[in-house]
Amino acid sequence: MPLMLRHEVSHDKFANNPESLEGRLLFAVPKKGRLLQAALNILEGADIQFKRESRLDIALVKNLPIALVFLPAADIPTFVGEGRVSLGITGRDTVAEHEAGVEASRRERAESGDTTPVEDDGHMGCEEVMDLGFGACKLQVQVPEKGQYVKPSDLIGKNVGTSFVHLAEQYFAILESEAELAANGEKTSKKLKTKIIELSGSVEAACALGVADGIVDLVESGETMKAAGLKPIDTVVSSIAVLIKSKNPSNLKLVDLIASRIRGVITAQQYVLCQYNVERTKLAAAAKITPGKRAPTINALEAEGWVAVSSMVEKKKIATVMDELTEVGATDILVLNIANTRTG
Ligand SMILES: Nc1ncnc2c1ncn2[C@@H]1O[C@H](COP(=O)(O)OP(=O)(O)OP(=O)(O)O)[C@@H](O)[C@H]1O
Ligand SMILES: O=P(O)(O)OC[C@H]1O[C@H](OP(=O)(O)OP(=O)(O)O)[C@H](O)[C@@H]1O
Repeated sequence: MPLMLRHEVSHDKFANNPESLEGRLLFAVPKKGRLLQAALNILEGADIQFKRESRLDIALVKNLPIALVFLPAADIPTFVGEGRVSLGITGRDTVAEHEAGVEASRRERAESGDTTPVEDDGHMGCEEVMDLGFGACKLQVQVPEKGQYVKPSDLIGKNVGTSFVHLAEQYFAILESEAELAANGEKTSKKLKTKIIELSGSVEAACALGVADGIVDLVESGETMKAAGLKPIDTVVSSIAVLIKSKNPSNLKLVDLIASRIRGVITAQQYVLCQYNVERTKLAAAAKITPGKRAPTINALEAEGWVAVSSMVEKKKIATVMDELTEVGATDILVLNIANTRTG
């Protein structure tokens, strides 16, 4: 059965020709927001060629049997977790939120006496394939800087605003259970005392406007929370963009091929190639500084007693590495960008 998306049904060429998706692996990409551009860069680096027509949520890939599906980042774990889409790029936070939601509804079902097997809710689950090295942020508990709340347990029984309701519920359930255990030696109440208020955006405004006593929201630079007069008191989840796959992808070989290409692009983005000359007597010290991914490549130089070394170095460490190489006597140090890689 071909996947039917909103735009597809209403007014595009796939509505007349849904077979065009047949045999294609579906790959979900954030349709907007902070992860979109970096995700597109990765697809380009992996030579996944497509043309996204305006208002279309699906783009056929020209050079591989893949169709890209553009979806809100927060919905991608649902599509992948239910196996509707084989691969996806999204934030680890959205995966954690989705999994927490599945867990909560399974628990509710079990508590209501429903004995149907848990997996009968259609959620097979998503597997994280790799971290993509962008979109780093933290889901944090934030409270007014000059308020009465200083630690997370101060918010028990209070109002907490968030877009991540399931993670927030899970977080406060653990906090409440720990507090009860500490006070009574046992956990007595099942119901969450803390009121989790679902907000879809601008969560940082909730405290100032009296809707919430604290919030659970994403933080990157911290500028938004600072400007809103809030301070972090705990981290619920640390997030980064990830490639996820369904437990039952439509074409495992193609999934592995795409994962391998993407891994190559990520490595190329994170590493540079460092080349230098060094006297053989100082090679051991220099090689310690640039051990490479497996080992440095060493070539003899025409100059007696000298060798040329080339080695992959993490981009963020290159300045320090160059300083240290100079200190041990390396010369002619060159640093080259890597266009793409396929490493072990
Ligand atoms: N300030 C941030 N810095 C870095 N990454 C972020 C930040 N905010 C969000 N993200 C990451 O990007 C993902 C998508 O967030 P983004 O706000 O771009 O989504 P969106 O689809 O535009 O949703 P919304 O319309 O709710 O803002 C988040 O789940 C998180 O992983
Ligand atoms: O720590 P910072 O770098 O300041 O980033 C944090 C802000 O970014 C996100 O919001 P976004 O801009 O996506 O808008 P939203 O509040 O409407 O979700 C998040 O919800 C914070 O508000």
